Amino acid sequence: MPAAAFFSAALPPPSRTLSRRLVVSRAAAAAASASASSSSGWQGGGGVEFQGKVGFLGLGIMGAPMASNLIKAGCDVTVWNRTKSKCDPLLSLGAKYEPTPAQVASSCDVTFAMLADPQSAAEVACGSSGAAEGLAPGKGYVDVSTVDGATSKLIGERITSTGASFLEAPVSGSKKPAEDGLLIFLTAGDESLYKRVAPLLDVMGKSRFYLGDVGNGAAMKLVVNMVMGRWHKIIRYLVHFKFEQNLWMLSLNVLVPLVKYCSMMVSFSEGLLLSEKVGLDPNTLVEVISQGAISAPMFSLKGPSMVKAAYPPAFPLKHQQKDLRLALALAESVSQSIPTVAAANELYKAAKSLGLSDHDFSAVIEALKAKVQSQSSQ
Ligand SMILES: NC(=O)C1=CN([C@@H]2O[C@H](COP(=O)(O)OP(=O)(O)OC[C@H]3O[C@@H](n4cnc5c(N)ncnc54)[C@H](OP(=O)(O)O)[C@@H]3O)[C@@H](O)[C@H]2O)C=CC1
Ligand SMILES: O=CCCC(=O)O
Repeated sequence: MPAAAFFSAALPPPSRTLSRRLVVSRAAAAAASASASSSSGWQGGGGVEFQGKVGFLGLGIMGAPMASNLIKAGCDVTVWNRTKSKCDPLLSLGAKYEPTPAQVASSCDVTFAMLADPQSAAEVACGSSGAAEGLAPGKGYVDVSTVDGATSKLIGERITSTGASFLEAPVSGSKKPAEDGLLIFLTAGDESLYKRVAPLLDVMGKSRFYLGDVGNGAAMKLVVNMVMGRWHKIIRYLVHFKFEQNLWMLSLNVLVPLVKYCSMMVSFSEGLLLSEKVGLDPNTLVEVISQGAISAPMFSLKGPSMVKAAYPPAFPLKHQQKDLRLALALAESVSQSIPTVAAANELYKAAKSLGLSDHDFSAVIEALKAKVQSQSSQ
């Protein structure tokens, strides 16, 4: 398989639901709304253009600051949380309270949910006294929790069975971006609801992506977190390594950048391939990652050409693999196990055996593609 054809041909035809993706940054949204007539809707005290009352279910680490930002922007917010005491700080900011998700949904025009996991998201949306019981045509439900696509579709089906609209909108960004209103929304589902709640998303976040059918937002979030999860693991390992071996200078100057870049590239490659395989646009993944906590110049620099399977040499793959080999020997000399690096090294070796030694080290993605192909032909 010629490398250049892989992203478009080697994998099974993905569902191309993302061709209508829409990306909006808060700066762009602000510019658009400044130039547009401001007569089209109610403006909250902070200038938020949204017609209606907003519900918020789930006031944990993420939900509380998100709801708080909506209140501070002047929105009329009603909250609910399983542990009621977590509502108190929001009530003192001016929020109203309802005792069940159903009552919140019934008293509000649009309800957001930020729950822990698939089980709690489904329970709060679809369970007894859940939001669905209070929904009706004209209302909207926006689930910003991180769940799998199947759960999101189940929730969406239950919500839309009431005549209400559904949007999944998991977020990239953690506690601080939530507090600062700098989250990244990965939305999918009802596009008119997306447009309706856009002013609210712009209060809570710095950018929003509309990715098509329900399931695509969940998938994008999981791929981003998969790349991030590996990256965090590598950082944890490096910190441990430096302390354990007292190799501060050596590891700081040589090993850390080396291991960092080779391992980043491998987890990034895995993310690009997985995104394509589940029907997402890998270019969107590059864009989302470049805005989030693991943003790094390398991803935005190499990502677009990797998607095109082009690897003009900047740092030749053979040198990267040689350095990994030397780093493994260094670790061995102090009896230190470096399993993530050993695994990455195997991939770079496989890429060399594919004749990619003189290509850029980002060509390591070709070794992953070869693995995917050999697995799918078994
Ligand atoms: N923290 C982070 O950095 C990020 C988290 N996320 C995602 O956001 C979501 C929320 O995360 P976060 O705020 O950190 O988590 P928290 O654990 O702080 O909050 C979880 C929320 O879910 C509620 N909850 C849990 N189980 C149930 C249940 N069975 N019924 C009703 N409510 C329930 C909790 O209620 P109670 O207070 O009663 O326990 C709480 O409101 C998760 O899906 C997470 O993956 C996304 C991006 C970043
Ligand atoms: O889901 C958690 C993601 C954390 C982040 O995006 O920084």
